[in-house]
Amino acid sequence: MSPDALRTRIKICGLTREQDVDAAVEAGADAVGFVLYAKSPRHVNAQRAAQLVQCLPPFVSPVLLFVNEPLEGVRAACDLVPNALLQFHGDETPDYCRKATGGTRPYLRAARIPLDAAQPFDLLKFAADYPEAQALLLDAHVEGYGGAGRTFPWSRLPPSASFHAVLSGGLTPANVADGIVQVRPRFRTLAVDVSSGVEASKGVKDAAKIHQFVAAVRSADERLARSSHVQLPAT
Ligand SMILES: O=C(O)c1ccccc1N[C@@H]1O[C@H](COP(=O)(O)O)[C@@H](O)[C@H]1O
Repeated sequence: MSPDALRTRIKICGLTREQDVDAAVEAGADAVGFVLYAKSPRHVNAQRAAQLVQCLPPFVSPVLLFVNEPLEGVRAACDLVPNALLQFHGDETPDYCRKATGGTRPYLRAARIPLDAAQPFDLLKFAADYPEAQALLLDAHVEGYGGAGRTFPWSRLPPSASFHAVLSGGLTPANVADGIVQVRPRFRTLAVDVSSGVEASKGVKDAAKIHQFVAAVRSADERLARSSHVQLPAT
């Protein structure tokens, strides 16, 4: 299988309203995220997330995002949204992730890449520390943990890695195609995740921006698929 022929999966995160969930689904998102972090301007509690999940059709995955949540909070949220994929976006240790997921529920672990190139960060070592993670979510290291609309230098990523990755951090309809073209070849597969870049204001999504974002992802997929076709010499 050529990873260049794959369709990039898309997560729209930080949803707080039914109409935004509907807009993400109509645009073709594969996953929608709910921020269960009380300090976020996009915070929803687990009950509200469970209500919003009712809008989803089959094959669109709900993702519950946590930042340093006590284990009981994660477990209680999982009881309310049993089909959720979990996203740990704080300082969660491998042992915490194992306990929070019972070692079986799939999860994404956010790797927060320093913006300052002088600050070391070993993504391959980070990945080795979280062998059970379904994918690493690559985000900029920002104050407040995430959702800041900041990109990190994609050049900081290793040239080759064997795990699945989700590119995030400051993606927009204008830059996501370049991100995919630059970053996808380095990973086993690549998905993308966006919050700020498709908002009208914090916690309120803009349906037109969501559609533009999805269209930009599809254009990158087409570019990669075209470039992976073998050129036969003219006879
Ligand atoms: O959205 C938030 O408020 C948030 C708070 C704490 C941790 C993560 C958060 N969001 C996630 O951050 C990345 C990047 O978001 P953005 O596109 O740069 O706004 C993404 O995974 C969000 O889901």
